Amino acid sequence: MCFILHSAAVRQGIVDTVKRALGDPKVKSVVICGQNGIFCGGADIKEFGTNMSGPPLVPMIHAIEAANKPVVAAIEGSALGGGLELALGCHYRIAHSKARLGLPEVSLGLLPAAGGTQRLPRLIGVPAALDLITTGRHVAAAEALQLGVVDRVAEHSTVDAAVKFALSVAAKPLDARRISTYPCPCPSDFDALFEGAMQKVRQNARGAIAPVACVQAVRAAATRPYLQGMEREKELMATLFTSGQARALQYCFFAQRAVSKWSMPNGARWDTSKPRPVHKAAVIGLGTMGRGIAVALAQTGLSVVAVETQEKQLMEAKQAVSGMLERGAKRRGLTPAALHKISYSHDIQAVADVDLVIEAVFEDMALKKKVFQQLSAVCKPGTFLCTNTSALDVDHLASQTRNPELVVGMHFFAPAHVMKLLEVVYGPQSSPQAVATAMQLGKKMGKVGVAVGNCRGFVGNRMLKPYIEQAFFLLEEGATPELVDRALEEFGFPMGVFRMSDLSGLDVGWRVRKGDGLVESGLASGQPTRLREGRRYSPLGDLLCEQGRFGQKTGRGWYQYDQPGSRVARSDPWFHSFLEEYRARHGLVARRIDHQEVLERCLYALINEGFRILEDGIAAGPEDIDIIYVFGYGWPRHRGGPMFYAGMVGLARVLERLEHYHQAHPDVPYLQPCSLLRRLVASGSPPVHRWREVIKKLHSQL
Ligand SMILES: CC/C=C/CC(=O)SCCNC(=O)CCNC(=O)[C@H](O)C(C)(C)COP(=O)(O)OP(=O)(O)OC[C@H]1O[C@@H](n2cnc3c(N)ncnc32)[C@H](O)[C@@H]1OP(=O)(O)O
Repeated sequence: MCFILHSAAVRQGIVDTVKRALGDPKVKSVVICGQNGIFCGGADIKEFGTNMSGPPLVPMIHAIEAANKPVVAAIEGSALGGGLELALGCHYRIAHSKARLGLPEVSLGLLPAAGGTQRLPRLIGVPAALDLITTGRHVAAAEALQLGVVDRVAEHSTVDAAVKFALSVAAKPLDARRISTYPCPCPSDFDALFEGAMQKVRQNARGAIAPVACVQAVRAAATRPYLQGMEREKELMATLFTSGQARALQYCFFAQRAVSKWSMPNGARWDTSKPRPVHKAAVIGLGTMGRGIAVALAQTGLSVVAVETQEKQLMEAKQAVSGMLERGAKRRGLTPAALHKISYSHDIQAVADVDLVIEAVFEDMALKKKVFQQLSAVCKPGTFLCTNTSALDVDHLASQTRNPELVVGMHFFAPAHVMKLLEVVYGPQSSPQAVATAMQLGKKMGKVGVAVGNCRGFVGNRMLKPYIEQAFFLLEEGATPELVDRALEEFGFPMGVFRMSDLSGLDVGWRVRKGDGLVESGLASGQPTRLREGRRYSPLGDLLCEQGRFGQKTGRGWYQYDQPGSRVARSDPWFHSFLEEYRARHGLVARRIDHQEVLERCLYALINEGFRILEDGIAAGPEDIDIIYVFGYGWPRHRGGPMFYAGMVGLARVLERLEHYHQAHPDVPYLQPCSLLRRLVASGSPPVHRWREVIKKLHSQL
């Protein structure tokens, strides 16, 4: 019997075939396997929102477990979610050594509700089951064997091994093989265990409800008889199944896959653009970003040339990169083979024969221009030239080279060997092959690549600007960094805007604002103005920087720290009196600001810019923006990303609140609702997956 995902037809197939096999006296035992080397990836997620037809999973698994002939699961490829629950209903499990098993329902906002929360703890004990169910992590066959999830691991044909095994156990009694009849092994420190698990889950979940429900369900397995535990599992699942969080998480699952199917406004697409193989790559500039990129490249198995012109920096970088590779290999239980993949040089000529270069020098246009001119002269014909700029004009850099079609942005996020997001930035001259190659390389590096157009800040940083601006204005109007951060952290961000600013360094934005001519000199002594070119401007960040308050690295920023480099932010009385004086100097009267206003002002301003980005064609669709925010900016996944969230709040509501705030702050253009948002509301606020139609119509009319 073979199946991929258990849709209605597949479930019906299993029920019918197992029934036939059990009723046939010639059949002594049964082996369940999958098709095309995959046991089962679980339920079809697309079925969830629909009227689910076909036989339900729970009675089907019960019937298999109750069978009077041995049923063996032959697990190849994946046994995930309902697929693993089905295998747990079988009397024996044999997995191929390359198979992966797991209960990833929690990542879809659900719990394993086909008996997974009740059988797994009975089989492998409460602590291990809690780990697998609350994290949703997939385990390799070797770990599954060690945990006791599977009985055997096969190196060659799993089906052959399972058939042989099934015949060998045909006459054996099955009572001891039905997991639902096992007592749940109860640890002596039962209460402490569950309290600890709940605390850990609440801390990591940032407001997600599914992990909490998973702990509650496993607790039921440990405290109630099987059938009562199943009732509890069902009850908890009922709450999760229709929740907005489950919708958001399932949207993220598909959005993550949708962004790999990129398209450009000129019609170039992922499926018609062939990437060129990259065997050897180079990184130019070994500061923090360059080092992380070199590590990520080497870990893919590529040969890497790492160039840093300053001798001292080169020596330091060499040590740091080796350390990162060694630690990475140790964590994965491997030898650091990638160490030998990197060669270092202080001479840019060393990149002459590479297939692709990633420039990661200091964020300065003049410097980057010079590097691109050099690269264009030094590299062999056809080498792709990529820049890791976070905001600078990729087209302008391309224009410095002989072949602008080979230039794209590859915007990594710090630390580059850890963070999953990669913005691949194309300009009007970038060739589809350059985009395809950068996207493919990103995938090889384990990144989630999103192809975006070229504009100041691209997608992520462009949307961050109005968000940060609102946070500054809120301080002027009466809020504190603590209040703003608390509201955003309760929403689900790992860090609020001010704690994040202290971590990344206030000087970063200061340098950008200076470059844009926004910072007035001698602020501390004079009366800084709060308008730039007719727009409201807050000089608060500039004032702190003038005093050397750059955040964690100087021990002072929006908060205070025990010492420079320390990470624990403490409220700073100095800042509070500074803020009061500032308000008094500007005749600003502090008013009470609540969490709702913080969220509406910061998030709707960010979302509004997201609509502008869609209108400008910088992002192909809302999924691209959402994946950028979930993977690069800490947007809570269970809220689906900013554009999905706007849909959940209701586009009409977002529009109404933006109109309200723009009326109150007419000198803040970011609060002026963008025309795409108005148009979507006028078209009846279609669901997020239908926005592209409205955007396409808008573009065709321009
Ligand atoms: C009420 C009953 C509840 C039951 C509980 C469950 O079973 S919930 C579902 C639990 N299962 C999962 O969460 C598995 C999700 N899938 C994966 O982890 C991976 O897709 C995979 C199975 C490991 C395969 O990975 P691979 O990298 O090889 O492929 P893709 O991820 O790119 O997927 C290929 C296409 O298949 C689509 N898809 C995958 N899984 C599902 C699914 N469970 N339901 C619906 N569709 C699924 C995926 O979207 C890809 O589609 P494209 O159109 O090609 O983009």
